[in-house]
Amino acid sequence: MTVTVGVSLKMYFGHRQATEWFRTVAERVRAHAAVAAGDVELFVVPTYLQVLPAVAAFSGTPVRVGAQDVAAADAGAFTGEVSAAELAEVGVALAEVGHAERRALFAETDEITAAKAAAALRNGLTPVLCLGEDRRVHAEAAAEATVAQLRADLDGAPGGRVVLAYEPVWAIGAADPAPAHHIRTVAGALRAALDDLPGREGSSVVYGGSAGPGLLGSLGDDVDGLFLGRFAHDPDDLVAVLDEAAALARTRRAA
Ligand SMILES: O=C[C@H](O)COP(=O)(O)O
Repeated sequence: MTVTVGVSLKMYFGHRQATEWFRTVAERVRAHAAVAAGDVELFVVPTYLQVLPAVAAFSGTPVRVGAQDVAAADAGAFTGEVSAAELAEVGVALAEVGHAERRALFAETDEITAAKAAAALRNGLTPVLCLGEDRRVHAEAAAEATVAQLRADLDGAPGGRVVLAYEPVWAIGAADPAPAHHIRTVAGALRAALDDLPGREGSSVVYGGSAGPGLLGSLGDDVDGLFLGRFAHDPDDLVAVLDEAAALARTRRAA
């Protein structure tokens, strides 16, 4: 199975810096055999205003561009919102929903997240559904809470592939990721729950939360990839993760 690597730029970069990062990453990715062969899938999630330059910079590469949010409605009087239909029209392929920052800072509930995931799917976008426990608890309790969140956040959504990003809130913006055993336990439970849901064939479970080079190799078969934040700001670090993803894809193919 393809190993997935995603990068959210959140609101860290200004326009010029983001455009320069797209140019550098596009150049590095064109020379990356595993990305070119489709063994490793890369997606990039910039701010809304950076979406069009990202689509232009990655055109002709397999890199897909996502949005950091999406409206629950498809059209109408919703000042400040951007619809999934318009995102799809300009070449966006994925929409992030339910990120911990949206939930905590913008009061987005599971109900709102489910409406946004549904909007993405009905317009042909792949939701990158972010899930994770708020406080550090033992892995089994985290798995239980996160699986409940998964069921609530896809309630009523049309069928289609989703990327589940397991992001324990306490590991986001931290110095280190969650311990490997913790990630593997929760990701394994999410995978089992996902496999039970109808219409989710081809879906992936990735880990995010202070992820960077050196992590993927310790997670074995329990995750399908990583969702990176700060530790992809340096393109060299991103390429190091892509190399590790390529090694994982090779191991999986050989197994
Ligand atoms: O969307 C990405 C995650 O929230 C991870 O961010 P971080 O790696 O900077 O902690």
